[in-house]
Amino acid sequence: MTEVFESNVAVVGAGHVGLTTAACLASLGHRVVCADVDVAKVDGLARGQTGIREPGLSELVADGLTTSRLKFVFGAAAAAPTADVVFLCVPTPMGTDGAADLTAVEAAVREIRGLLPSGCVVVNKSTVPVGTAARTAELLDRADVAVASNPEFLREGSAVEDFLNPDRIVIGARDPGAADRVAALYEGLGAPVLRTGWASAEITKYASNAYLATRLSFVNSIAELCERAGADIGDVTLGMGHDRRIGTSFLRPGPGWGGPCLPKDTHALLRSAEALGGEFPLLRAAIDTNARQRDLVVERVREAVGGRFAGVRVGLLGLTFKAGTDDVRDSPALAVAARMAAEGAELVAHDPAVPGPLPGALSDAPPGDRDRIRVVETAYAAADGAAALVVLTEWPEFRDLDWKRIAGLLLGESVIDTRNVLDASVLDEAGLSCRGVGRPAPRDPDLAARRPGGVVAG
Ligand SMILES: NC(=O)C1=CN([C@@H]2O[C@H](COP(=O)(O)OP(=O)(O)OC[C@H]3O[C@@H](n4cnc5c(N)ncnc54)[C@H](O)[C@@H]3O)[C@@H](O)[C@H]2O)C=CC1
Ligand SMILES: O=C(O)[C@H]1O[C@H](OP(=O)(O)OP(=O)(O)OC[C@H]2O[C@@H](n3ccc(=O)[nH]c3=O)[C@H](O)[C@@H]2O)[C@H](O)[C@@H](O)[C@@H]1O
Repeated sequence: MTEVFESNVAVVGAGHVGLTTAACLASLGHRVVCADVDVAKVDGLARGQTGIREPGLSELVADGLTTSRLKFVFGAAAAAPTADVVFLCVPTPMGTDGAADLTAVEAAVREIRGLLPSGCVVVNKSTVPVGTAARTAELLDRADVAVASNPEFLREGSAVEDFLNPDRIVIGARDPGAADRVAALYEGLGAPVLRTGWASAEITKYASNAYLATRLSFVNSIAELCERAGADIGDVTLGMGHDRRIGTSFLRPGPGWGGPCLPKDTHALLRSAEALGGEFPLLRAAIDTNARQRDLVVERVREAVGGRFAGVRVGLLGLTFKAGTDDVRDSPALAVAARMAAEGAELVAHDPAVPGPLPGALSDAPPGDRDRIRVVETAYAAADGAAALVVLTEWPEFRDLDWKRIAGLLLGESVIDTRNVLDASVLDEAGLSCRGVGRPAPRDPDLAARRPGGVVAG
């Protein structure tokens, strides 16, 4: 790493992105004040409690507090007056019409506009639709304060690693001096810095997430075709991934993509396209394919439990939207669970990152069915007395469970592995029938010939 020119940075919002940004910039040598409106969160952070599961984050926060390079304050107004650069990292959830709801961004801008020192740069790091940098400049109404767009591409579960080793840093600005000041913050990382206009930076973020989502819907459709044709998606994606133009990442089929960002960002991009007088039928198809993928999982479970869910106990392994995080926001697992609960299934779920009850977790289910899920401490308790067991998140530890013990606990013999994380031959030996995704059905004549290690990196 090269020598870093120290700046005074304010970060507004201490969530996944804001806290990671604040802790990592402090670790790079900057003086960072991180603000949030959640008093309990600010108090906890000031004592070094991050409240989220991100490898390396607690350590960076602890270091920042010890060196006094990192401080936590209540409210953006307390962070703004001393800042050279202000990062806005507040939520941009999906509004009722599918567009991004910019209430938090606009509230933060209104709160700080009169307090910012002359020469400061306000940076949108939240994922915001094209046109938001222009709107931010209009709201600020300060000729002496610049606006930049610097979207964030980190993933949950590897936020610190991704922030400190980015594939690229995109900085959209009108004023080259402002772009320089933002770029200087990252100098220690040695990552490529791409300078663009406001609109290009904003679209780059949505285009990246929408491309990833579309790629997954494509893979899930190929997986369905593989099942119908008796092919193996692991072999197919391995063959595709060896083409360097395609690459091996982000080709794992599953129960549909989810999480706090891909679903909201795909809808928001669709709305942006429409608001600008265009259309985006490919993206619409990717979103529809994703809803269908969740339905396909429900149908597979229905088939395994004899055609109806009413009064039937189903065990679930995994509730988070992917492995490596404790985040259940817009989790495909919960979407699938809500559909089954709405038809009267009794759900017993285990997730290594979800220790206790999840009030409101099945908000997609009708009000009377939202309590039809019980979270238990072990996979064995989830399997106990269940007609079928469904793996919905790819936690690697599920592979090493005692499958003979599970066979003794389950009422039926069906295990549905929507993530292809289990070893079907181990389950077969335990007397269980393991149904993966995009693979030949169990006991298919092709089974013996399948999977010479054909799993690609995710
Ligand atoms: N979670 C992720 O992996 C990624 C998220 N993003 C984007 O970053 C933005 C933030 O997302 P997350 O960090 O996940 O959200 P989050 O929900 O984890 O955290 C947002 C934080 O902002 C605080 N907040 C809200 N209004 C505020 C205000 N006026 N002043 C100060 N604090 C305020 C909230 O209390 C909360 O702590 C979103 O636009 C999201 O799309 C971008 C890349 C990755
Ligand atoms: O804007 C954001 O918030 C972030 O959204 C995603 O990151 P994240 O939501 O953490 O999750 P991903 O790792 O992208 O996974 C998203 C969903 O796709 C699924 N997935 C992912 C990869 C794969 O091969 N197969 C698959 O089904 C995951 O299980 C999960 O449900 C992007 O990968 C980040 O680059 C981006 O910054």
